[in-house]
Order: sequence, then structure tokens, then C-alpha cells
Amino acid sequence: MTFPSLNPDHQPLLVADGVAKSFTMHLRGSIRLPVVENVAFALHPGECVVLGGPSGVGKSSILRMVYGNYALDRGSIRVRDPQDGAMHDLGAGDPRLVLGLRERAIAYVSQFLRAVPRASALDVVAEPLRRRGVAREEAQERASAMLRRLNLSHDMFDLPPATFSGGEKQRVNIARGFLTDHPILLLDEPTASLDAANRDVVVGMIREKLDAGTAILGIFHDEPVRAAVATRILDISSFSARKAA
Ligand SMILES: Nc1ncnc2c1ncn2[C@@H]1O[C@H](COP(=O)(O)OP(=O)(O)OP(=O)(O)O)[C@@H](O)[C@H]1O
Repeated sequence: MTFPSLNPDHQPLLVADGVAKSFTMHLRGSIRLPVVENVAFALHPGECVVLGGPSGVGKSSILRMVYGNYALDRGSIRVRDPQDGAMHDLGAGDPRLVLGLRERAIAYVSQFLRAVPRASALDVVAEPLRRRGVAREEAQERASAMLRRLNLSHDMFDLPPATFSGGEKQRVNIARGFLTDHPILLLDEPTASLDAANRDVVVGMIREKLDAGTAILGIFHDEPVRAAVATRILDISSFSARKAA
């Protein structure tokens, strides 16, 4: 007998509650810049929640808080750890917890690749798999297949991505983020620098992730991509701290 409440498909993988964020501009007389407040949402397996709202409303800031890059002023962001099935508050600011959840629960495709000097594109893509214990040969084979799917020229696989074009770097970044099976995937404008053909490849990859039960939280300014992948739009304007300020 199974209990519905124990079915992982019915349980959220991430719950944000009462989240507030402001920035203090220390070089500008410590002016406080409120951004968002009372941010509350849940993310379930197989859904793609797209953060919407005008420029500067706080979409990237929310994504960065969810990845543990930005501290929260208030509230909690609880994330399910596949290791013990329990929800842990990433917003509490424990760096070991943040690193552990990045290892096991949350993958992030940022807008820009932060390449390791001298590491080849293939190694940059394979590295998260290697850290998860996959043997070097298998990790490189899977990385290579992913880069081929994203139409990166084979000549570039052994080169460091530092000198690649914007779209080439973005494809390396996408391949790296999509190769592992983290239950939560954060996407910050993954198709911004891509041509139409590669944009379609990425839409296909996002849909496969959703079919496999991955929960996606993302920012997509590209309207056709957004329409093709979003299961729900979360309008961040409703959490803006500025309208009340
Ligand atoms: N590190 C930071 N220091 C100071 N202010 C910041 C910082 N990061 C973001 N902000 C400010 O917070 C506000 C929200 O920025 P954010 O990048 O989250 O918006 P956004 O909705 O993602 O915008 P866009 O759609 O233009 O990318 C902006 O006014 C921005 O200037």
C-alpha cells in the first residue's frame, strides 16, 4: 500500500516562503535598495515555473537566492535533499548545506560560463559527472554526445572555452548543466545567445527534463521559448518591494 503523501510526485521539491531581499549600497552612503518581499511559491517535479515581470523587478535575484549565491534578508527557501528526502532551509546561510544541495539537488545554468583556465570544453562539461562518481571515459562520452547534440564543432571539444563565441560558451554551459540528473534545474536565459536551430535543441532538452520529472525554475525573455516550455508563469511584480516603498 502506498500513502499519497509519501508519493514524491505530490511533494514539492522546493518551497520559498516570506522571502525578502534588499541591497545595501555601501559606496552610496549605505542606501538601502529594496527589491522583493513576501516571495512565496512551490516547485513540483515535472513543472517549469518561469519568473516573469519587467526588467529590474528581481527575477535574477530570486534565482541567485535559490542557488545560495545571495543571502536572504527574511524568509526561507526549503529544498528537498535526495539524500534523506527531507526539506532543508537553504536560506539559513549554512555554506556546507548550500554546497551539499548544489551537489545533490540543484543544478544551475547561469547566463555566462565561468570557465576554468586551461580546462578543455569536454572536461568542463564532464566535470559535474566526474564529481558524481562517473568514470572519466563514460563522463567524456556523455559530454561529447551532449556537445554534438548542441552542434558544437568537434574541433572545439579539446580547446578551453575562454576564447569561444557567446553562443558557443552558452552551449558548453547548457551541456554542463543538463548532463547530470539533479532534481531541480535553474535556468537563467539559457537561449539568449543562440540561433534558432540551437534554441530548438534546447527547448527539446528542457521538455525531456520535464518528462523525466525534473523541476525547472527559469528566466526566459524569448517569448516563443517561454511559450514552449512554461507550465506556469510567476509574476515577480506581485512581490516587488518598491511599489510599497
Ligand atoms: N549585487 C547587487 N548589488 C546591488 N543591486 C543589485 C544587485 N543585484 C541586483 N541588484 C538590483 O536589484 C534589482 C533587481 O535586479 P535583478 O537582476 O534581480 O532584476 P531582473 O528582474 O532579473 O532584471 P532583468 O530582467 O533586467 O535581468 C535591480 O534594481 C538591480 O539593480
